Amino acid sequence: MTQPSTITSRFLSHPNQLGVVAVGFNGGQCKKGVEAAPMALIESGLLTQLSDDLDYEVHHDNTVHYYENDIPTEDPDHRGMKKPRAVSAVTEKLSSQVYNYAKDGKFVLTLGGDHSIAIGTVSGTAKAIRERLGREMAVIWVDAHADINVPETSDSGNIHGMPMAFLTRLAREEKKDIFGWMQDEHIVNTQKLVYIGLRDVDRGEKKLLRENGIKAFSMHDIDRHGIGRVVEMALAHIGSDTPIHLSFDVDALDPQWAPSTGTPVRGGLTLREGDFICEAVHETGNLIAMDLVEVNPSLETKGASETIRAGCSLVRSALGDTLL
Ligand SMILES: NC(=[NH2+])NCCC[C@H](N)C(=O)O
Ligand SMILES: [Mn+2]
Ligand SMILES: [Mn+2]
Repeated sequence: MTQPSTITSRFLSHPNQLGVVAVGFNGGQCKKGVEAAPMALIESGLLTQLSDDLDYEVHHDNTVHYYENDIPTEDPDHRGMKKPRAVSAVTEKLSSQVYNYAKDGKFVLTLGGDHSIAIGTVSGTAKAIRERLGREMAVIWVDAHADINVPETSDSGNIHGMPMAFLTRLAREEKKDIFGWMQDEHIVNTQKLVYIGLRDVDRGEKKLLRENGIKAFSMHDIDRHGIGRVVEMALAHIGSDTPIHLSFDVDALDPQWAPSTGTPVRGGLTLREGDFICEAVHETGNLIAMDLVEVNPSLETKGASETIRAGCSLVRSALGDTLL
């Protein structure tokens, strides 16, 4: 029934080739279970759907990466950050995995894992796009949270609440083994970042968003304008000639649709609104990568299969399913 997507991708040399990275990492927050998401998503048939129904050529090493050998045994807190060396080591490795797919002009799909892994995914695509096209890419961050705490503004110390701070250099760390690997080529311009779905933003984060003029559409904006208009405004901010990395935290969805996640917040997107964002971004022809993160099948286990199903739907939508 499903036809392969006819949207041409302006910034991919192989629009039908998909590089998939499965990241079983949970060290950016404190709840176990999020490392099991990639396996659960794959077992529910996601990759088969992408190849059989949507006609993508899926490149995957058939491995969920847990990065056991990269995770240091000694990892004391630093500037209040929990497990800083583990997150740094894993994201450094992930960054080059993502880069290797993106430099060939493949679409990169990363299945997390907690949202700290975006330090790896976004830095990897940003570097590849700079090298391949000499351009800065944009990031659309769909989330209940802004994940832009600097270590000093974070109440939790969980690095999954900080990835955008390191990716924009609002937070910086010189230590080689704590994100010291990040170079200029890995960085995202604050003017090329857009949020959709925010509803639980920390005090310090609000200040950072305001002071840096970062574009953000909250649930309030979606209630006021409707999802169609909000996505239109988000895309207009980015401009039609910019490659897009979509980082989708499943907690952007209302817990009714995605209960199994570490930091659920009520009053979120419906599954249709989430799918619509993904479809509309796909339709631009500018999407070059997507992350799906924070699915935790061991929380609210009665809703786990529902959450996994929602996650699969978001990914399929971003890859051109559900468009006629
Ligand atoms: N990726 C996420 N679910 N992040 C939640 C972050 C929550 C809170 N703002 C913190 O910094 O700890
Ligand atoms: Mn979130
Ligand atoms: Mn997040």
